[in-house]
Amino acid sequence: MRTAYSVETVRAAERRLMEALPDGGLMRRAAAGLAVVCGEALGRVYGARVVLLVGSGDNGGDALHAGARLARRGAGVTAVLISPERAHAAGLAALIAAGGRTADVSDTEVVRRADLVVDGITGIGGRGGLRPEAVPLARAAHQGRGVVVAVDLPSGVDAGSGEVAGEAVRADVTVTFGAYKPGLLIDPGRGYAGAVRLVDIGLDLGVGPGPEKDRVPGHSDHSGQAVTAELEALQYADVAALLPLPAAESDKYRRGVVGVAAGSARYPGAAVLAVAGALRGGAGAVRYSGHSADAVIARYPETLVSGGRPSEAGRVQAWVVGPGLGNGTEAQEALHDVLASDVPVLMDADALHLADRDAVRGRGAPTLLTPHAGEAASLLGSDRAEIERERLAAVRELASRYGATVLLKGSTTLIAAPSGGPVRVNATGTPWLATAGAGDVLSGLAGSLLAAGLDALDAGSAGAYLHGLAARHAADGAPIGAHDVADAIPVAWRDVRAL
Ligand SMILES: NC(=O)C1=CN([C@@H]2O[C@H](COP(=O)(O)OP(=O)(O)OC[C@H]3O[C@@H](n4cnc5c(N)ncnc54)[C@H](O)[C@@H]3O)[C@@H](O)[C@H]2O)[C@@H](O)CC1
Ligand SMILES: [K+]
Repeated sequence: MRTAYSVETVRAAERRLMEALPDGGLMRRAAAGLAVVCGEALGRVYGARVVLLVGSGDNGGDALHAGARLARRGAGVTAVLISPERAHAAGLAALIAAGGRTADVSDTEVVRRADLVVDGITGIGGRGGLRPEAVPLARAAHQGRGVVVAVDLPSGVDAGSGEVAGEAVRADVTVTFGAYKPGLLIDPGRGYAGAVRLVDIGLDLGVGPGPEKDRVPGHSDHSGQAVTAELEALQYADVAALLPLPAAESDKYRRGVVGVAAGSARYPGAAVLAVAGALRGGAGAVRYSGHSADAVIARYPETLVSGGRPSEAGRVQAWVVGPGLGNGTEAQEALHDVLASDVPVLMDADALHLADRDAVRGRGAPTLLTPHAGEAASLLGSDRAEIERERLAAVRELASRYGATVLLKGSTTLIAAPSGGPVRVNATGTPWLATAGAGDVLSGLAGSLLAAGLDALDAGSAGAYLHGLAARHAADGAPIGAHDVADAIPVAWRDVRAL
């Protein structure tokens, strides 16, 4: 499990550690780790041209101290000071003592010519995007020939949310200290960070180093307060541990039956794709209820189909409702039946348009909503661009308003539980996944995991992980259709289990 902590949590841990260390000790640790990564990025430090973009806080201090280390190893180091009078004094003194020099903020040419640009404009203290005087430097770093290494996070990216207001530094590598910050794992910020390297500076966030301990939210820090991660990103081993496996005594009913209420005369394909996902998600059988039974059975003869209402379809352990359902009376009746059931329900697409908030909130069994940004915007009464900018806040707000687990689809998919706690982030997706019907496959897949017994947060996050990985396997650099994603789910499953 990869975890990210809020800026407040990181700052509190830094304060505790700083009290135990000599003055400036923590920054020296950070700078030493940063210099090592810079050296690796350069290959040969001696004779390299290094430019530091230095803001007015400790982020600039890290850059200056690392620059001093590189200068002592023979690099030619130039610091572009954005506010010379407010530059970190000890860091600047160390750089000058090591033979470094300074340049004016207008000198974009020196940035363009550098072999390595170190972005120390702002870190976790940055607010409101890059200031105008820093924008030409960020552009020059991007257009220039050198490798761009961001200190702690790319300047212009909001550490807590990943929001980018205006422009931000585009890094090849980000060296982050002590803990991942949410903005490094959530788009759009994630897209600016490049490869993220975590440098251990000895921060104690109140959680143990092992993945098992990381899993348990609400550990105590030394002040006795609970420390909860903001974000969790499942890794291969975490997903492998969640995947339901049949035991010797399993029969199809014990493995779980997933019901799919989807499709309509107009959109039979959505039903076929949801069933395609459901068949590969770990449930022992798929029951289909709706008006696309012929299309479903033609493609997947193993499906148990019925043309009546979901309440007449027979027992299931979870329902998937919505893809291609339409919005007529029959769609409303199907949704009503499913929501009235006492099993977990995954709602997607048309079910989200038809959803009545009180009906969802009033359910006794868990509900998982799977909107994309546009659907999330209509559920929240905001606009799509706002959701895209503030994905973390949006997914939390939706989960709390609907009393449901919410999976917000996107290039980084986020999954939030109604009870709060860490939000799961999934980054296995690929731009090739932006194809019609891919969401229908995900709804079937995650619904099948629900039927197999995973809770809504695990079903959503393991489903998103497998779905993204399946798309990568299927695409392999070429366009794909949603049915290709469904067909590749077993490959992703084997990949996760390292079979
Ligand atoms: N606190 C610590 O002990 C440690 C902090 N470290 C570094 O310190 C950073 C945090 O330092 P600070 O709290 O000084 O904050 P930052 O250096 O991130 O930025 C704050 C400074 O930038 C200015 N600023 C804010 N928004 C800006 C914007 N949009 N454009 C330009 N300037 C802006 C502020 O006026 C302030 O002077 C971390 O990200 C990390 O790099 C590391 O050295 C590790 C140890
Ligand atoms: K930075």
